[in-house]
Amino acid sequence: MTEIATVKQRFGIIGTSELLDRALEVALRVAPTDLTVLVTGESGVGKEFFPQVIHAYSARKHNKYIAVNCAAIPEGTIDSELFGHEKGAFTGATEARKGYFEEADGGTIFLDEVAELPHPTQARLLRVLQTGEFIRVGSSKVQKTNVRVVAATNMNLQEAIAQGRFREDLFYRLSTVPIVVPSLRERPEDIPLLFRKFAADVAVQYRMPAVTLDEGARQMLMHYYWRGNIRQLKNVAEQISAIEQARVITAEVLSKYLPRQEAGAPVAAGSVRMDDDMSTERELLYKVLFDMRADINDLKRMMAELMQASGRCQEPVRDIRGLLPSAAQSSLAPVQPAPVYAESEEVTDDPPRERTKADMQREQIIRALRRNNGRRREAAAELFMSERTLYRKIKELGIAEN
Ligand SMILES: Nc1ncnc2c1ncn2[C@@H]1O[C@H](COP(=O)(O)OP(=O)(O)OP(=O)(O)O)[C@@H](O)[C@H]1O
Repeated sequence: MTEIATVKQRFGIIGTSELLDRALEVALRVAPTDLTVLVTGESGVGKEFFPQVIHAYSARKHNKYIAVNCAAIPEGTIDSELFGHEKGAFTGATEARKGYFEEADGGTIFLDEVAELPHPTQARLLRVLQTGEFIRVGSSKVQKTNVRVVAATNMNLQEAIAQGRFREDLFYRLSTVPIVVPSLRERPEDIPLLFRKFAADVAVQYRMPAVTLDEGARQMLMHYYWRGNIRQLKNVAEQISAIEQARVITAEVLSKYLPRQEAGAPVAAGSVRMDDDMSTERELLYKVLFDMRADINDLKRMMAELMQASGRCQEPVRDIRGLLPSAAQSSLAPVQPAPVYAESEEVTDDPPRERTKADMQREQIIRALRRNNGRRREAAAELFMSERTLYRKIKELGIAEN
């Protein structure tokens, strides 16, 4: 097996295209050095694999790897998160705290969405990249750290520089080695492979047979624009797996899941990760459907087991809700999951529509956070929303995290 094939297997990277291989090869070649790497590419192309590969194949692999989503940290706290603070540095700083650059001494920091860094933080970052020096917020003591930085962005940094939003000197310092991750359009041969992988993952997770594509659907999938790249493809594969009863998908069925494209123009795709509330709500509905399906399968299995155990196959089990996990209980009353929300919105006795949706969102977010031990990044990915949207929702819905 080639080294690239080993990397793909180890990290679960799917694809055989030359452009992907080339990008991975650069990552492998640069890994043993301490050079700063800038990973660029459209949203959803899989940039996050690259810093992980670089760290794993470097001499720093036994030291810390810290991934920071610069867009998810509020502007007011980002300096303190990255560089630490002294006790009393600001209101609420009851204790001194190490920042990620101190924590990751000897290791690697991945700065995702680096274009989102505010100007003062850009200056601090430039300093640590040039000299290894940093100062905790509220301190005057210069400290040293030895951290390798890999940064990523889906923004056009040249544009950001032209608009005065990003420092040019920082751009050059960051992009010592640039890695460009190809869009899905540039590697159509990988599309069916990726679809198959995501459909198989859903099948395992929700205990159902995997969906497959007929030739027409396969062609349609390969010629689609995929504005949201692999994230969008994954999303579509999951939606189809959850919603469609038939396991062989035709082009006609598939087209329902692919937002219309105007000739030649990249259009806003409906199932891409989006930050507007409408899409978030729809994604949450899909998620509810998934959970219900899994719950119903559990329910069926438990009923069969109960009947077998009691030996009274004729007698229906009257109320087994108490035996079910809470997720299953909530989906037990509406046995037909899909129309439940639509119907309940029409019934005047039910809580008002907005409240029902907010409750549902709340529950989904809490579940996702729980499933991911409070890790927002993973929870956000599971909920098909950006970390920033999740952060906003947590605040809006008053969800307490611990
Ligand atoms: N080659 C691949 N094989 C399997 N899964 C992939 C591959 N590339 C990306 N993915 C999956 O697609 C999703 C999006 O990838 P990722 O978060 O790395 O995108 P990104 O380029 O960092 O996007 P953004 O710029 O929006 O943060 C993730 O769930 C990731 O696991």
